Amino acid sequence: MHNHTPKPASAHKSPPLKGKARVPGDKSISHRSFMFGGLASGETRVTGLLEGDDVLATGRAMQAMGAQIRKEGDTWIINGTGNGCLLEPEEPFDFGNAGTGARLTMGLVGTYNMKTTFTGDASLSKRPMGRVLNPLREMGVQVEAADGDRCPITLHGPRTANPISYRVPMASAQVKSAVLLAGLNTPGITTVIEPVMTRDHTEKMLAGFGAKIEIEEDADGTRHIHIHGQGELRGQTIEVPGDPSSAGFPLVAALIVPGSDIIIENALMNPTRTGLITTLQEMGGQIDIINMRDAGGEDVADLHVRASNLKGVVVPPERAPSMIDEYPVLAIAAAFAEGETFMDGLDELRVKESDRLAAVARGLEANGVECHEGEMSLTVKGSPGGKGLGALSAQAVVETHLDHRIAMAFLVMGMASEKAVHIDDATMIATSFPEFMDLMRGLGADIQVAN
Ligand SMILES: O=C(O)C1=C[C@@H](OP(=O)(O)O)[C@@H](O)[C@H](O)C1
Ligand SMILES: C=C(OP(=O)(O)O)C(=O)O
Repeated sequence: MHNHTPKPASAHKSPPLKGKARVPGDKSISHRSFMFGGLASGETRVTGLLEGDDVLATGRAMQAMGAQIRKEGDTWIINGTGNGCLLEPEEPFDFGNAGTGARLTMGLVGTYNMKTTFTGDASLSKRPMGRVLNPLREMGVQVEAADGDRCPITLHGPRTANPISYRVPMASAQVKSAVLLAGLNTPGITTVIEPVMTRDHTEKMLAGFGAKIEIEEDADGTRHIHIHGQGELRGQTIEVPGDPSSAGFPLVAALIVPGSDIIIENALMNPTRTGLITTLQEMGGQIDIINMRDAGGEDVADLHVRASNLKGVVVPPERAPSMIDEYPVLAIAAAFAEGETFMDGLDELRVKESDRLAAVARGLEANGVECHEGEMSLTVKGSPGGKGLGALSAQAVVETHLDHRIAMAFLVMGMASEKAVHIDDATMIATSFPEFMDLMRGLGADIQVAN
């Protein structure tokens, strides 16, 4: 996968999108299902797991540390080691393209008195890991890392880790989670202070597995999360809801392709993940949230989406954590809206699989969209109906920089723009949404991938 041959792809103006689609399982919950199931004692059964490359890499890492994982029919069955009982892996971990897998596993294993090495692809090797390594160092972990705390990274855990109280300096569920997971194998209470709430899957799922975890919230919304170390975790039954970040692609496609009318089934509606829906509704998007129900402690719903005349909005910076992975596809919606859309508070976009702020701005420019890339903001001027949009020349190919969300967002753009949109590589889509092409074509999208 690391030296893969790129597969260029193009999307063309498509007929109205129609029908029902079920997006694959949530990536965040799927990673955590393998991790916590692999750690807990007894059996964990998981249905709806995302079988994307990122999540499968996490499964292999847990197997390398003693977890038993197998699949029977649609159910993944995991027999974990028991908390505190992970084994030293014989080989370096290869996390491929996955920031979540690498960072959460660093936390999970860092406090074990053993040696672990983390590697990944060219994208992962550029991403900052100091944000996770710094709290681990405070807990007693010794780190060997390439310049600037990038992968490959080797961790040497202490004999006994030191519980800390750590204030997360940026809005990051990965950093919060890494420290909480490190606390699982640390005596006493480890505390994470989270000034801005991010996705809360780690807290919710750890409580479900029987960890002793307490959360206090200050008047200003700052959360203090306390995890009691060295407790027992017990296997669970998990039903993974559909990924709202993946749902964003058919959702925006149906809003911008004229005449579309689709239903997206089983999307996770956890309030820490619904910022895109809120924003698109403010833009005038016709999105009805139907059949809201509880699935294993999480809200899920179906989304009825109809093509809409969108208008530009100001997206407040405090909304960023609840839609952090959705800005690329929101920028595409903005390209079809009347007027300007201003998105702010986007500094974290610079350290994703690519510098997403720059990648989106370059891709929009290559396809005739007027936009302005600020230090941590993006302004997009829309062209209702997609008039004049699409590849400006035969050379206008969107560079995806090993980033699945850039690839999918620009394919969505091509479904509604006047001219086709071309991307340089569709391979990375398999990290989070292997069914993307089939699902979109099933709704009527005209996408072509080079052989
Ligand atoms: O905890 C998680 O599962 C994730 C947290 C977010 O990353 P950050 O913590 O870096 O914001 C998000 O972008 C990523 O796709 C998944
Ligand atoms: C940022 C993402 O994932 P990760 O950090 O796990 O690579 C994403 O899926 O958009």
